[in-house]
Amino acid sequence: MVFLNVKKLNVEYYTKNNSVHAVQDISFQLDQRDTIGIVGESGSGKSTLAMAILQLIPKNTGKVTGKIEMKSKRLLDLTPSEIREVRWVDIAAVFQKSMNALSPVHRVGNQLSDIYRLHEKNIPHKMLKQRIFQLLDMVNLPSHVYKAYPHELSGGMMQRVSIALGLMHNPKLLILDEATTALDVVTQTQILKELMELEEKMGLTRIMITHDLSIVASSCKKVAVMYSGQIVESGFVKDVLYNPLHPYTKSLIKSVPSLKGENRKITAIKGSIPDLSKPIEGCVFAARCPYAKEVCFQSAPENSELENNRAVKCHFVKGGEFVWEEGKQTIV
Ligand SMILES: Nc1ncnc2c1ncn2[C@@H]1O[C@H](COP(=O)(O)OP(=O)(O)OP(=O)(O)O)[C@@H](O)[C@H]1O
Repeated sequence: MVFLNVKKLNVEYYTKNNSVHAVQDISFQLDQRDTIGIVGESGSGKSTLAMAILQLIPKNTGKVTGKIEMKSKRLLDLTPSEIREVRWVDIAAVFQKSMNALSPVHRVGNQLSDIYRLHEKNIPHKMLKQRIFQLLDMVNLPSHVYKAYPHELSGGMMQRVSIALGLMHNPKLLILDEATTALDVVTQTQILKELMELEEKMGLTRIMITHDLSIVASSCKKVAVMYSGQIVESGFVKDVLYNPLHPYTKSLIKSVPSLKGENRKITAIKGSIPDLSKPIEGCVFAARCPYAKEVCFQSAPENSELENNRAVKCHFVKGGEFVWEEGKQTIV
């Protein structure tokens, strides 16, 4: 059964003189316990997508249209108080700066308790204390963290506190937006490993927003590659990241050290993301694409659905292959 169904989602931010179309016609589905990485360059709309799912885009900042369904709940139709109920309890998020959200002058345990009470006011003090210790233990933090002040903890410990906060009310969906980016690789790997173990136990579904392909390769089952507000390629990690079809996915992979560990040249993607306040006629990646032909500037490609839940938005992807130039040519 489909757990999360995002259909034709659009987000437009209002700016002084025009609007920025940050998320354009995005559709994807997740089953329960799925893990999906949303990757793409800065400005591709990853965080906007997360904010839209969390209903965190204020009405005076932008317009969100389309459908976001979680089980039978239509999230975009909920009232503000219903949305507050959904957040933390159904969907929780951990952001890169979550670790800065705690007050520096109050002990960690007291702050976690106060936040817990926002959703479960009447929990007896003793039970609440037990729950906070249990949460600290779940994210591998020692019990003395309860009495510590935020400045006494390392970055990794603080990010573990943020994850504990996210898991507080046993959410079904956890969204991590660059949540481990600021940490060193060793701490990051440890936290991801622990998170995957917790997911297994709790039956969690995870959306991982990151610009780091190696995080997705090591911790997600599925991936969606975003460019200029659109998902240009999506599918299982083993297909998309190890056998990319879209030229943008290929360029993105070539711009980072090899995921397979082999020695190869790293190539930066020339040019920059287009101005999202102006409509784009053809393919969003055409201006930077090394394979672009006239058709790419004239019409937007269809989203071709391939085998294995894979979809690619490129004029040259036909029948599961990248076919370019005369005859049949596959460029990997
Ligand atoms: N509040 C806002 N008002 C206007 N435009 C915005 C607002 N927030 C984001 N944008 C624009 O929307 C587009 C997508 O931004 P978003 O932050 O979602 O991208 P991102 O892929 O998450 O980037 P990053 O990795 O840098 O966080 C960008 O062009 C950005 O400038």
